[in-house]
Amino acid sequence: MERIVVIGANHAGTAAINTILDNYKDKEVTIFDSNNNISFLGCGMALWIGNQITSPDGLFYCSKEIFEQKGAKVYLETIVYHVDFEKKVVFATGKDGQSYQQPYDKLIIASGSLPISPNIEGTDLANVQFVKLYQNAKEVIEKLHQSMIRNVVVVGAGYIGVELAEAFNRIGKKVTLIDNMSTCLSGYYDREFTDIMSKNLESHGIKLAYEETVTSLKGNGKVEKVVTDKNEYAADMVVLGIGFKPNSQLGKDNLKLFKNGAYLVDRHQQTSIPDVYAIGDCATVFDNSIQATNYIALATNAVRSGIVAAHNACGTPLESIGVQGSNGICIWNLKMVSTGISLEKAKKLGYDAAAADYEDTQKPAFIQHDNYKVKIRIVYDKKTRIVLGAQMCSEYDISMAIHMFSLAIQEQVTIDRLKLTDIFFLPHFNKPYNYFTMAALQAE
Ligand SMILES: Cc1cc2nc3c(=O)[nH]c(=O)nc-3n(C[C@H](O)[C@H](O)[C@H](O)COP(=O)(O)OP(=O)(O)OC[C@H]3O[C@@H](n4cnc5c(N)ncnc54)[C@H](O)[C@@H]3O)c2cc1C
Ligand SMILES: NC(=O)C1=CN([C@@H]2O[C@H](COP(=O)(O)OP(=O)(O)OC[C@H]3O[C@@H](n4cnc5c(N)ncnc54)[C@H](O)[C@@H]3O)[C@@H](O)[C@H]2O)C=CC1
Repeated sequence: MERIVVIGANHAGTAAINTILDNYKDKEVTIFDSNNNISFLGCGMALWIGNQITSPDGLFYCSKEIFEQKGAKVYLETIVYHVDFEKKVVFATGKDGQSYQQPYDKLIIASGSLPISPNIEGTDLANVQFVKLYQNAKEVIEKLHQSMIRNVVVVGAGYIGVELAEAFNRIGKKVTLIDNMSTCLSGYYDREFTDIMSKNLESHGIKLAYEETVTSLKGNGKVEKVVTDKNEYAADMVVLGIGFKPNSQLGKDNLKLFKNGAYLVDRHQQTSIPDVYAIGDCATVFDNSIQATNYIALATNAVRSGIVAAHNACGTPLESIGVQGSNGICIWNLKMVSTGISLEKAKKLGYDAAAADYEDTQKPAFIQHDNYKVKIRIVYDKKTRIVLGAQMCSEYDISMAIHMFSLAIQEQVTIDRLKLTDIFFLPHFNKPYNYFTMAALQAE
């Protein structure tokens, strides 16, 4: 029986494992994960901290028992500390001291990512929190319940930072949100959009401290103050959300790496060594918006890459179709979604890019309920006319609309083709001159 070993059983690993166990009954699957739980949806963390859900129970969608019922051998709280890529053996140690030497025919590495820790004084003080694992969220919540935490400083105004700033504000904390860039969510949207999010955050009482670099965290055992190059902020808790780095410790000396240290994989998720696959946050993706290899840490990418690797490892050739980094966020009622690259990013990358913008209400004026303003931007390459990105925001749930642009980027559609794309009309939903069409028609 062919032996497949999977290292890491969170989103990427779980997708790969389920694909193998559900479709290929003739494989012997062995799973190692250093954590005591699997498939925790980090996206639920802010909802849990902000009391928008009452319990974390629904934030898990798989378990050791499910894998075991399907026939896998599962070792949780067991860390893989070495892989012999020549002899094809995985070495692991359990929390109970048990050692394992597991040979494999095919290896799938799904070791994920680690939160980036800033290289500053004070990160070891109590109440300085990372927010990645279920245990991290639990610890934050326990601390919020137990002690007098009034001032929370969130460092990093990316997706984690903005979501958590809302969550802490919802439970009555005084929140300061710091980023070294001049706006929030700068990796995903242009300023015209991020300004709307900043206004939203400020209108709920969150203090924004952009273009400030944290130089140290001060305190006496517990954190008390965040010092930046411009200011000081009182802090009973500090949350660090300044991005992820790939966790490629196990293969860094043997497998080819991307510039940020992620395992470099091909369209089959295969690494530079045959029979070794890497998936999810520890691996690269093919980014259709820039037509190049990239690193985009998202659960959606993790799941798809897991499915691709599983089929290839089991002998069914399957190529990844690439990704666009499609993403979304909802802060109070403000929904923002984007795919591909922003205009600013496109210009930085050297594209002769332009934006086609439009603003309208979702539905005709005679519809007086649930009829919100929508803002849309389509970014395109002026030379090739190909769509490079799209951004939308509204209080209306426009989230599903971004998928059309995701597909457009995947298929390298030009902005001119979008001008005449068939878009249905019904006043309950939209307008006959739909804002997609109208935005595309603005293209130079
Ligand atoms: C707060 C938060 C909110 C998020 N919200 C969203 C969202 O809304 N949408 C979205 O798409 N993405 C979101 N993400 C990102 C998403 O969670 C990650 O992209 C996703 O977890 C990647 O999955 P993964 O399985 O590749 O890696 P990971 O989740 O990092 O899992 C890696 C696994 O490998 C195990 N492991 C690592 N090394 C070893 C070893 N040596 N031995 C044994 N086991 C090992 C770890 O224990 C872990 O279980 C969010 C992340 C956070 C933190
Ligand atoms: N809604 C969603 O889809 C969510 C997705 N995620 C994903 O999880 C991953 C990690 O999320 P984040 O940590 O929020 O990363 P991120 O990349 O979204 O944001 C990091 C932020 O930190 C800032 N930053 C970097 N270094 C800094 C420093 N030294 N001081 C101050 N600010 C600094 C950056 O300017 C950026 O705004 C991302 O890939 C993200 O897309 C996370 C939460 C929700």
